[in-house]
Amino acid sequence: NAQGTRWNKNIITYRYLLYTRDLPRSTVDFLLETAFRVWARASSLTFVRMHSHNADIMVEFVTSDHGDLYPFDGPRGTLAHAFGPGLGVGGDTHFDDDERWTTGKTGFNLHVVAAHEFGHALGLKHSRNPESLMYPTYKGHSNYLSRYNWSSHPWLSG
Ligand SMILES: COc1ccc(S(=O)(=O)[C@H](CC(=O)O)C(F)F)cc1
Ligand SMILES: [Zn+2]
Ligand SMILES: [Zn+2]
Repeated sequence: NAQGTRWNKNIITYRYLLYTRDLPRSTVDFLLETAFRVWARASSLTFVRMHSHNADIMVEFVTSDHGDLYPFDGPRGTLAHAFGPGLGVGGDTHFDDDERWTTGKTGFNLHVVAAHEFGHALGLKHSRNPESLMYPTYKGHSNYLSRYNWSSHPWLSG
């Protein structure tokens, strides 16, 4: 249940501005696209990728002070943040590139964190249900990580 602000349209655009060096671009694209797909399946939303101009959800990997009022904090601690729906910075999603972004169970799993952040970008707040993608803490997602069939993507079991 989306609380607070919501997008007032069903087609949401997104654009990748800055990538991490931790993973190949194609892997980052796959992990982020599948994170968007989680929400597309759970809603009537359609996500359209842009390669130029301004998109609703601008995605970037940045460190420390990166131009908004919420500087990142180096390794661990805050992993990422996303602004709720709205114009301008609304929907924008930032990942802390001082984290080690991975595809599997080591480091921080980019798919799980992205799915959580995109939930915030859609206006969702945290859930107290440990089964929920919107559960507040990363380690609370260990069951999601263990349940996810990483072997179905052999190259994803990094
Ligand atoms: C499972 O996905 C996440 C869990 C925890 C975080 S976080 O530890 O970076 C959290 C930010 C958030 O809840 O999105 C913290 F308050 F900064 C990000 C993604
Ligand atoms: Zn930011
Ligand atoms: Zn959160």
